[in-house]
Amino acid sequence: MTAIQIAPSILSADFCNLERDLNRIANADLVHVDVMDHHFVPNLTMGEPIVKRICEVSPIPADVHLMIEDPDRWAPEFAKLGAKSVTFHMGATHAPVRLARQLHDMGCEACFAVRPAEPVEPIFDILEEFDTILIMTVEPGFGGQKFLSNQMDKVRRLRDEITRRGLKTNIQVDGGVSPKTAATVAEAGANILVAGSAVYGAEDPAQAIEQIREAAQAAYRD
Ligand SMILES: O=C(CO)[C@H](O)[C@H](O)COP(=O)(O)O
Ligand SMILES: [Fe+2]
Repeated sequence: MTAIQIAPSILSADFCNLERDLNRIANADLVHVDVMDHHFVPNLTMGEPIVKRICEVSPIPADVHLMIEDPDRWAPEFAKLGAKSVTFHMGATHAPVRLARQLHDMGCEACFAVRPAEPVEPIFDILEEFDTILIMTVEPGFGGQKFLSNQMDKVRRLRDEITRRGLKTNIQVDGGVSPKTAATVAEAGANILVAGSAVYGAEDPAQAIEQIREAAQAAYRD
C-alpha cells in the first residue's frame, strides 16, 4: 500500500525563525520549499543561500518547488544543494525530459507541475521520466488560497493512467490542503499532500500534520 506523505510548506513559517519552525514539523515526510522569482509568479520568496541552509539543518528531506522562469538553467543548482526532489513547471521548462534526466543523474528526484488551467494529458507520453507529478490546487504564487476542487478530475485521470500502466509515480497536490480537504485529494488519488497555512496556522503544527495524514490515509485508494 502506498504511504501517504505530508509535506508542510515553509512559505507559511516565520522566516525569522526558520530553524525553530523546521523542528516543529519533524513528524512530516518532506519539507516543501517554495522558490518564487517575481516573474513566473507575482511573488518573490527565497533562493539558493536559504535553500542551502534549509537542506543543512532540516531533520527531513527538502522538496523544492520552483516557480521560476528558466528552470532548465536553475533546477540543477538546487539539486546540488541536496534537495531530495526538485519540481519545475510545465509552463516554464523548455526540455522537461532532458531536465528530469539531468536531475536523476545528480541523484535528485524530478517532479513536473501543472497549473490549474493546464491539462495533464500532454505529460502521459513522458510519465516514466518523473518520480512525481504535481497538480496545483491553487494558482501558484501565494499561500493561504482557497482549494480548487475542480482539479480533482485531473488527479483521477492521472491516477487511472498511472495504475493502468503499472507505474509507481507519485501524485502531489499543493494549495489549500487542510484536514478538511485531505480526504478529497486522497480519494482522488493524490499521495503527497503539501500544506502550508493549515500546518503553520495551527496551534500545534505537528498535530495538524497528523490530522491531515489520518484523513488522507483513510480515504486513499491504492
Ligand atoms: O506552491 C505554493 C503556492 O504557490 C504553496 O506550496 C502552497 O500555496 C501552500 O500553501 P497553502 O497550503 O497555504 O495553500
Ligand atoms: Fe508549493
